[in-house]
Amino acid sequence: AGQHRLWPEIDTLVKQQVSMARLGVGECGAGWQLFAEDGEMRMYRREEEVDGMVVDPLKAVHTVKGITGHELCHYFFKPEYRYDWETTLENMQVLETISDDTLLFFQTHKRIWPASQRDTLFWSHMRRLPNDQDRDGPDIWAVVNNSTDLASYPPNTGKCVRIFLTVCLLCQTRIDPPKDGAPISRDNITCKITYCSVVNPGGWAPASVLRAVYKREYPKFLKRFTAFVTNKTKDKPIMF
Ligand SMILES: CCCCCc1ccc(-c2ccc(S(=O)(=O)CCO)cc2)cc1/C=C\c1ccccn1
Repeated sequence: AGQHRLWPEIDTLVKQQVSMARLGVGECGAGWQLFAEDGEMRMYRREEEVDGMVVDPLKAVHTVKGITGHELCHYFFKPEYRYDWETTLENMQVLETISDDTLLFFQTHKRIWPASQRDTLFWSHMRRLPNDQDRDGPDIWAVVNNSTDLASYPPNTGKCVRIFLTVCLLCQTRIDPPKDGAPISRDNITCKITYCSVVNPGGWAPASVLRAVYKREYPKFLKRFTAFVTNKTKDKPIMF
């Protein structure tokens, strides 16, 4: 996988995003405000603007029983499942299969009134990471999505405004083996999820609209996505 033109950028960004995601909310800079809570899910955002546009970084943490980090990243990364959980998706194309763990996506999202419709062009990379803190602890899996350019898909030429995003889904599986030495079942596994995203909406969109969209859509997205994976995996062998 070393030879692809994007490889250096991917490798650098994945390492940077993973180390950021592993920091607790308290550690990675002040100013995180809790804006949504639902059971184990906590969603934080920082209010930031770039050139007068809202680019609020978002950080969500969640704990889900019965699925592994590998499973969560698998269903997040693979294109064939995306329409099942990404409700704001209008169209998705895989423009390039860079390698078996790296894809190039072009997506148009449904228009959110009163802003104009958005599209996004990003590479997506899935990776298992050694758990350097806890040697015999379970591995960590991550998917990083990052906007990129492609000469054949110039931004803002059609009906959509191009958005620019960096997203990191980081998952760590905890296994509590049964006392009686029985084989590990889904009752013995828990997945700790950290989802970080920074979205630059591209063209202008009212700050109030953007913040309302994120406040409404992100909790919905994480709940729907984790419920989808739980349902998809419940009768399947555990993918560690
Ligand atoms: C005026 C509205 C501008 C914002 C529109 C928008 C921007 C970005 C994105 C988005 C969010 C997550 C990803 S991903 O994590 O990579 C998964 C693959 O699809 C990619 C794109 C969506 C949406 C539109 C709605 C919206 C906003 C949050 C959450 C969910 N939907």
